[in-house]
Amino acid sequence: MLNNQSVDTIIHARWVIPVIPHNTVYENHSVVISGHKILDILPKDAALVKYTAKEIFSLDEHHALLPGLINAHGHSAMSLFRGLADDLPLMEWLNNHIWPAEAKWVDEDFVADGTLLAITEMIRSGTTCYSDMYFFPNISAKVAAEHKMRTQICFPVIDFPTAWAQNSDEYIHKGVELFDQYRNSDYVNVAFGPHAPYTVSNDPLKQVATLADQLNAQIQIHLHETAFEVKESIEQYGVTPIKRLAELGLLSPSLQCVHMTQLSDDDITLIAESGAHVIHCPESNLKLASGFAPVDKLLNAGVNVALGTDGAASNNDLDLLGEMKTAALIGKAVAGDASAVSAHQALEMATINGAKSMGLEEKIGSLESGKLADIIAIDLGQIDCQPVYDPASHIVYATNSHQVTHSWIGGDIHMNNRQLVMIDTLHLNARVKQWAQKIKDADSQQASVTA
Ligand SMILES: CSC[C@H]1O[C@@H](n2cnc3c(O)ncnc32)[C@H](O)[C@@H]1O
Ligand SMILES: [Zn+2]
Repeated sequence: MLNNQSVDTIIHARWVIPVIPHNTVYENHSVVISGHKILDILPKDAALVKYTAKEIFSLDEHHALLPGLINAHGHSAMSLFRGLADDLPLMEWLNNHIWPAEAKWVDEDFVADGTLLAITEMIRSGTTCYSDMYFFPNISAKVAAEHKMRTQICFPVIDFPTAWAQNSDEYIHKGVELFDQYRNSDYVNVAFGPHAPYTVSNDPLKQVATLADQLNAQIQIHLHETAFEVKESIEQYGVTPIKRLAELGLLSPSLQCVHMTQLSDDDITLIAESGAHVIHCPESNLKLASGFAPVDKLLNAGVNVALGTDGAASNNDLDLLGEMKTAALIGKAVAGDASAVSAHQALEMATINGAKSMGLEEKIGSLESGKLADIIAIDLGQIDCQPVYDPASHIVYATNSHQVTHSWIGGDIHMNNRQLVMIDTLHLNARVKQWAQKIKDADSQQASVTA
């Protein structure tokens, strides 16, 4: 038909899972992209009549389209430490392995290469927006922006000196500078990242609360990760970590509480009333034997629960599809109820709830006209996931990351039929191998000195 509207991209798909409206699946629909945004979602027949596109993707036999996944907690550059120290509890892992390794290796180059390695893995497994908390956040922000990857960069605040900053004043000062630098960025949102209640003392925590409020910035913190953390806080401060944060003025809808195992009913009420968000990282919690977040209770209390992988050194991958399945399965086991944490709830945790936790729900987290075109396609045509009665259930329970075929961020294609468009993976792989060799050689030298 003549006079139809010209747009940039049309994706025809067998199924479209928009996440909002809840529990909805459209069959044989098309998503229309104009500029950076979704212009329309409509039946394929109508799309063919109404629009002409510069580029058309025909995924209408056996692909599902859904909003790009949002990884609400991680430490990207730690991908270079994947598998360095496994099968240990949190404090032994941190004190005896990870913090010494970070003191030795973490510099600008390490963060640049590790961050790109993480971004590569995330794109290949369907993530289009991720949260990062690490040293040299100026470098991780730059790498993400250069590769047009959407990110929340939580700049670190911690009481001990590192190669990035000497003391909490310097961590905060450098972080606020970064916040200013990316104030108008399309891709990078800068947030405060006080590490944990056991590594940040009261004064810097109060400063974080005041400044984040003034700047209208988000705050992310590891919280109630283990029983040991809660016990130590009661001994030292007379209250649980979450109550201490409440007393210091941090508990608000801007707070993202990562982990949240060991919660009493009082703690849950406190979180729900404050509007703070919980970032659930089930695989890291399982691997470090940290404990179980009561996800079903939190959701029933009205708390927004998003999903994160944590770093690749404690997971050991950044695969949010797998994390959804783990969250759904463990959520049922913890609640003792097979209906707890349904497939659709897990999908919401990995999409719209992640967007809400970052204050980005007007922009991303669902496929809706007017939102940014952050979209992924998953191939459900393979024999090992037949038959398909409910594609949402399949995506959570019966797919793996290799079935993610396409990815768009702000309308730009990042992965086309599993080919990465923005990243030179051959060059990256060579850099990663060099890091691994250096780290391994230093480890074996150390071992021979100790022997
Ligand atoms: C201040 S930068 C981030 C800091 O956090 C460390 N880290 C990684 N995973 C965890 C975790 O599960 N709990 C607490 N701290 C963690 C990381 O190694 C960096 O030092
Ligand atoms: Zn973490």
